[in-house]
Amino acid sequence: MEKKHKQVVMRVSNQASREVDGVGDDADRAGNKHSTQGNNGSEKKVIVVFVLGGPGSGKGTQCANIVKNFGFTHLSAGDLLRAEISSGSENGWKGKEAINKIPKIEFASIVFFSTMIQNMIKEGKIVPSEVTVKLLQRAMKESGNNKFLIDGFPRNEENRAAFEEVTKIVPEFVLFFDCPEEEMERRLLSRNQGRVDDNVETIRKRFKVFIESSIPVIEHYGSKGKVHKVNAARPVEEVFETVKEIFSPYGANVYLNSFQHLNSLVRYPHGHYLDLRDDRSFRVELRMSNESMTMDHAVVFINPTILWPVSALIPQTQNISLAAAASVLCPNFTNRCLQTPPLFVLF
Ligand SMILES: Nc1ncnc2c1ncn2[C@@H]1O[C@H](COP(=O)(O)OP(=O)(O)O)[C@@H](O)[C@H]1O
Ligand SMILES: O=c1ccn([C@@H]2O[C@H](COP(=O)(O)OP(=O)(O)O)[C@@H](O)[C@H]2O)c(=O)[nH]1
Repeated sequence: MEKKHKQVVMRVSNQASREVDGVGDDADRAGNKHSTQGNNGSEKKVIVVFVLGGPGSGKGTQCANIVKNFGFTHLSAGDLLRAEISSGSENGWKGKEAINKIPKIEFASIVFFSTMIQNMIKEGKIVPSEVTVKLLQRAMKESGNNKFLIDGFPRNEENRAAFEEVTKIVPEFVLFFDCPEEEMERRLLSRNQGRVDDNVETIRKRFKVFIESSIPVIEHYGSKGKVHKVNAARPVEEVFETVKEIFSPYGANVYLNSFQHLNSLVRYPHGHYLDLRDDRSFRVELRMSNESMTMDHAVVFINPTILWPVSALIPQTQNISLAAAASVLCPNFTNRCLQTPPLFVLF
């Protein structure tokens, strides 16, 4: 769990903050009133996919794959809550000097909220919507992206109504991972992420809450024809094959065999993959298909005349995927490449 948790915290603190303004878009298929500013000043539709399924059905695992392949930002409501608990306890344990700087009432509420969230998670209970919706809204704003996977939320009807009411966002669809309890229990007991709720007693409570409170949410969206049910009781790769088909209309990445192909993509931009800033510059995201590469999430400014230093850093045999999305700055790279003004910007 630690790993997932840290990822979310990094996203929140490092990514460029661009407002997700509530500007209307009546033509929006999902009826969303939200949009976000594109690089060329154009409004982009906000796409939200709710990823639901019982505890241990593989939501987080599949979301990580979707992020890599389709440029969505993954927001796990559970991870955001756990991050909130640890930021609360950090505030609480930084020592007297730090405590004194926080106004008393604020300090009491920080401690109160983190303790309350922690207790609810330990009991497998659903945290009040005001807390979760606020955390999700903040993370969406800070991500700078317009495509979100909201994992493990909404967990009940109250969550669902509050999210739609506060954000005015209606999900594009719901991805529902269907898995038998015995399989989910087996997975959770070997998840090994040190979570306070991955013990038999709490797991059983979470199953009960899922059936009583979360299934009605899935049924609600099912009645609107918005649910994609996926058999999650299969190996990760097989599940992802099904997931890929569902996401294919939402910006499948282009896989290139060699960096040279980037030139032709830049000259003949495809709407999904290259985001036109003006007649000279483009913004795209570059990700290595190999997870271990440090280039993942690097922001790179490239002038075609200095393309070679960048291509030299990318093994020609690697597949490279492109998707329009925001990412995290990689200062060494930018300093080096910015010696010449960028003709286009490669994320
Ligand atoms: N299809 C699968 N088959 C076997 N194990 C899986 C599968 N998907 C995920 N897991 C494992 O099960 C555990 C729970 O998965 P996770 O993605 O954290 O579930 P969730 O986010 O739904 O609680 C993790 O240890 C993960 O590695
Ligand atoms: O929207 C949410 C998401 C999570 N939780 C709490 O966080 C726990 C863990 O949720 P997560 O989605 O991280 O894990 P899962 O149970 O799906 O593996 C839940 O049991 C709830 O107590 C919550 O209250 N509201």
